[in-house]
Amino acid sequence: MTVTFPPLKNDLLLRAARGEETERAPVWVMRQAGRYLPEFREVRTKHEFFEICRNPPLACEITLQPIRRFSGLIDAAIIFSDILVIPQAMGMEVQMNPGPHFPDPLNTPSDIAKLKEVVDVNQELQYVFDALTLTRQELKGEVPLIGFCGAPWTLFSYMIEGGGTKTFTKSKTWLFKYPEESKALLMRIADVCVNFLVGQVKAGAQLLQIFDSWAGELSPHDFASFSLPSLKHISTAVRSKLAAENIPQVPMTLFAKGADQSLSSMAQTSGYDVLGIDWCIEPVDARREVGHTIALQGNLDPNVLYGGKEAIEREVKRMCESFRGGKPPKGWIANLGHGITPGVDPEDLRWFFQCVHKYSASK
Ligand SMILES: Cc1c2[nH]c(c1CCC(=O)O)Cc1[nH]c(c(CCC(=O)O)c1C)Cc1[nH]c(c(CCC(=O)O)c1C)Cc1[nH]c(c(C)c1CCC(=O)O)C2
Repeated sequence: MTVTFPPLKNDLLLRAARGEETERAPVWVMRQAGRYLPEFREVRTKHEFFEICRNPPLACEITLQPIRRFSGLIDAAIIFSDILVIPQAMGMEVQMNPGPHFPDPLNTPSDIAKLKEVVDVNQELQYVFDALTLTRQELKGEVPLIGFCGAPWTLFSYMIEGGGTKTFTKSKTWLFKYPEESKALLMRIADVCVNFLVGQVKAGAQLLQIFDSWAGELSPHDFASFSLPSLKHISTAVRSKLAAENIPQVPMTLFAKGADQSLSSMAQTSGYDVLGIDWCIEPVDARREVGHTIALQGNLDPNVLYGGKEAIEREVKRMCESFRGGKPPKGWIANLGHGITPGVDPEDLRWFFQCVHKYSASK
């Protein structure tokens, strides 16, 4: 049975993702439904993090919080969930206290036997699909809905490190000591990502973003050997599965944080429609690296939001000039270069949106 959804009233994001010129840049921010919002913190006093992820009405409510608060200023919703639902679906326990913690991480390749042999995403992650379908209905076509997942390398490092890390010693030990087992595990994670992403499109996601938050921890050579093949597999397999089931394609965004050195190879070979960039590269340089056949997303340093209204306006103006070069915006989705952080005043984020509207407009 195909579900029908309300018609979309704001397609700026989808047009920019397809590389088209837009009257102004569409804008949203990573982690826009999160702890900087008092209405989010209020829900969190009553519910655990993963409890919210698994409860479609609550996940929907939180997804809509920034859409309501910034109505008319924000051009996309991103479903409230987490990248770590995939390790959970593969059979690992993940706690959030307050950062992610895996009580029983993968120490050596023999631990791979602890993972579920077959992962049925419809069984394990149906709650995400239900949250997407409900949210797409509740959005009433106001803005498109983004689905997402973590990239294999980023998930692999969490599953092995057992949580956050500054050194990546354990996950890199795997890459260099057990390269073949590592590649096999990365591809196994990628296969779960593929089925999860296809399921998200069927459930109502209108654009998919893959978060490779730890891409920048790898040398360009190791990114090409270990991360990129699994990312390519995801873009290729998602598209072919959607085509095989006669489901319309959706744009796909790859955010490989810190992988600026690999931008041109990602543009040429990754198979994504949009590349996310962080603030460590100037937009004009990123555009030169990737050419004109792919869209870009980014890239204000999230910490600029702590600098007050004057700094925000100045830096947004600079970002817009660097992306546009005096022309109308084309193939550019404005965003931060990483997620918004808990201490930001929501009114400063509103000002960021207003400045993007003002300085990205073609005139
Ligand atoms: C690495 C990563 C994670 N999760 C995610 C990433 C990739 C993006 C990135 O690099 O920031 C992705 C993510 N996590 C969350 C979303 C929701 C959608 C959105 O608004 O962007 C998305 C897209 C909610 C969340 N995920 C988490 C929170 C805060 C937890 C809380 O409510 O206590 C939220 C709102 C928890 C989480 N989840 C994760 C960490 C490291 C943490 C704790 C520290 C932190 O918040 O930065 C793993």
